[in-house]
Amino acid sequence: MTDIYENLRVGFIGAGSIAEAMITGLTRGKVIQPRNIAVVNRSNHVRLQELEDRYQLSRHSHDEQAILESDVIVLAIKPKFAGQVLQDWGPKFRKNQLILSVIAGVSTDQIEAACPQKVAVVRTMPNTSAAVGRSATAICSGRHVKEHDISTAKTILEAIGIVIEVQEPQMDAVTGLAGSGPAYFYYMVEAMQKAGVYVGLEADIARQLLIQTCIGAAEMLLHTGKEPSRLREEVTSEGGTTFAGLTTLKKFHFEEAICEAIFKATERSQELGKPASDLSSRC
Ligand SMILES: NC(=O)C1=CN([C@@H]2O[C@H](COP(=O)(O)OP(=O)(O)OC[C@H]3O[C@@H](n4cnc5c(N)ncnc54)[C@H](OP(=O)(O)O)[C@@H]3O)[C@@H](O)[C@H]2O)C=CC1
Ligand SMILES: O=C(O)[C@@H]1CCC=N1
Repeated sequence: MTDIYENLRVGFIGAGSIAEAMITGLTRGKVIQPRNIAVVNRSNHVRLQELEDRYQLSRHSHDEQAILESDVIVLAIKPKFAGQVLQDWGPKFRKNQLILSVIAGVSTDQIEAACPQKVAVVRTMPNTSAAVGRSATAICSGRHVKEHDISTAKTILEAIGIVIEVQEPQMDAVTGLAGSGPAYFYYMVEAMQKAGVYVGLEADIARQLLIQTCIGAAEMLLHTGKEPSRLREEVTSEGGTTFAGLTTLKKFHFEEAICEAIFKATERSQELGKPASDLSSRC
């Protein structure tokens, strides 16, 4: 671990929200030395300066050379830029580098195809709870990945939450479920907060109650080991308030709506990964 902290160099191509969440986890958790972190973006120099100041990165952290000398290169750009970035950078990646991609939908095959050298590619799907060290991250391996690459990938990603290994065909489902997942919860909380106001609470009080309700429910799931259905039943008295609320959710096809949302998000992730020849046509 000390060896990794002192010596491992990590370069980010893309300086957006996921890159920053990872830099936060790596520096706060003392996994990687700030001086060993490099980060570049397309054009937003103010953003790079902000990251340099906030995380005490080196003044050379935004040089192309600093990225190319990194042991691990994190691809943290939107899918629509993947084609261009891989075309520009892929030929420069070296055989002993680990490429860690967080790009939704883009497969290890597609990344490998853009790299003439046999680079190790680990595809990952974190979520934005990475910013508070609570990401649910899945990873899968490309064809040149060795055990030590997986171990390095896990060390980096465990700085931002839990890491689960899956097979690559499952990555789109992971994206639809857990990558996008926080947004579904926020949407639910938005709706509940509005409802709280509608039934007579001040927005601020509704918000406080809801945040604690979410934390409490998540902790119950984590610590009791009980199925969510059992925990739901424990809240629900026959003919009581919860029963009235849940019956209404059923009437409005709550379960079908959630299932369809995750299905559509998964399908979208599959679309983002096609066609292999034209990565630049994505949104
Ligand atoms: N946000 C999320 O919840 C999650 C996102 N992801 C995936 O992570 C990836 C990044 O998402 P996110 O951080 O939200 O995106 P952001 O839009 O916040 O950041 C994208 C970054 O990519 C940079 N960029 C664009 N083009 C280039 C280029 N040619 N060379 C170098 N850098 C470039 C941008 O630079 P500039 O500002 O200068 O244009 C920007 O810094 C996406 O593929 C997404 O699918 C995965 C899991 C969760
Ligand atoms: O919405 C998106 O495409 C990205 C991938 C998962 C979360 N955000």
